[in-house]
Amino acid sequence: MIQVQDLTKRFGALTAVDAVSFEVHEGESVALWGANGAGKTTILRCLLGLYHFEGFIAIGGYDIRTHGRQARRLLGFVPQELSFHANMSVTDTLIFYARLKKASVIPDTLLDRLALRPHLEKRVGELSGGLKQRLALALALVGDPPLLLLDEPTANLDVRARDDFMHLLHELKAAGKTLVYTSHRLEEVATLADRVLLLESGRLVADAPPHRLAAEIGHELLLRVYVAPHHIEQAIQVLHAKGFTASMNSHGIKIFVPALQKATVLETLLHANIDVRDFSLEWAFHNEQHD
Ligand SMILES: Nc1ncnc2c1ncn2[C@@H]1O[C@H](COP(=O)(O)OP(=O)(O)OP(=O)(O)O)[C@@H](O)[C@H]1O
Repeated sequence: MIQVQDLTKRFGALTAVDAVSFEVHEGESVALWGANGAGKTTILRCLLGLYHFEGFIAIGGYDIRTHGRQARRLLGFVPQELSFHANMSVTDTLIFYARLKKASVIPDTLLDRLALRPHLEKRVGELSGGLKQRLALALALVGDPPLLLLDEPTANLDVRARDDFMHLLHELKAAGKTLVYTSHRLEEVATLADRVLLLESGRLVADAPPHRLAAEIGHELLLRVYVAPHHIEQAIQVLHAKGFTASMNSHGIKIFVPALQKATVLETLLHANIDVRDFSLEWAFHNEQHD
């Protein structure tokens, strides 16, 4: 479905993507993974045909330089945040996209599945974050393209909306869609991806199924835990008492853990009667350890 050979993208002196090659097969779900600035979004933008680049990209066998229109017809794109006209209604937005993609109808089943029907008359600007992202997914699915590209699609969602959205992606995968997405969240990578492309400073350093990747770099996980404000100090104390390095920053409590000990952290907090409201796991990149 996607062939990328020796893809290089420079911004002036900066090489944002450096001789990256990979393939994505039909029905596969592939996560682009890496620290901030690793080049994930730039790769997606190259696939979308938004940048000039060195190297070769084909989608569905179409070289995107010479057959861009045919290639783009095969894909839908879900951005991190929908930046569509806030004053337009959901219906008008859907109709606009359908015209743009020369698709005649928005299937009723799609509106039902994405639970958008009760919101059709609302203005896009009135929608909650979760609904906006579902609308973004609906727009990407207009014309029923076999390939979806998603850029951090759950980054701005709360836990519930994130779970809902991930559920939809699992359904799309089960229905045979090819998914290529960027995500910072380890659980999204581990549960949805068949393969993970790990990027570091624009270079592809690993291309493996998530379980193998986790084993390879398992000693370097960053766990972020979110508890009620009045529990923060106690949480850090009990974690220190158990020998964990835990610290607080604006993103919650940060704990660097060996992969196999992540459950111990949560159990420790549970035994201390501290409610864990949410947690996330990330690969711990060296440049993130001091933020
Ligand atoms: N339009 C641009 N002009 C100049 N430099 C850019 C541009 N877009 C990206 N970059 C740089 O290219 C590098 C890769 O950026 P990119 O957005 O692809 O990273 P990323 O892995 O998607 O990171 P993030 O998770 O923060 O979105 C970064 O150093 C970034 O500053």
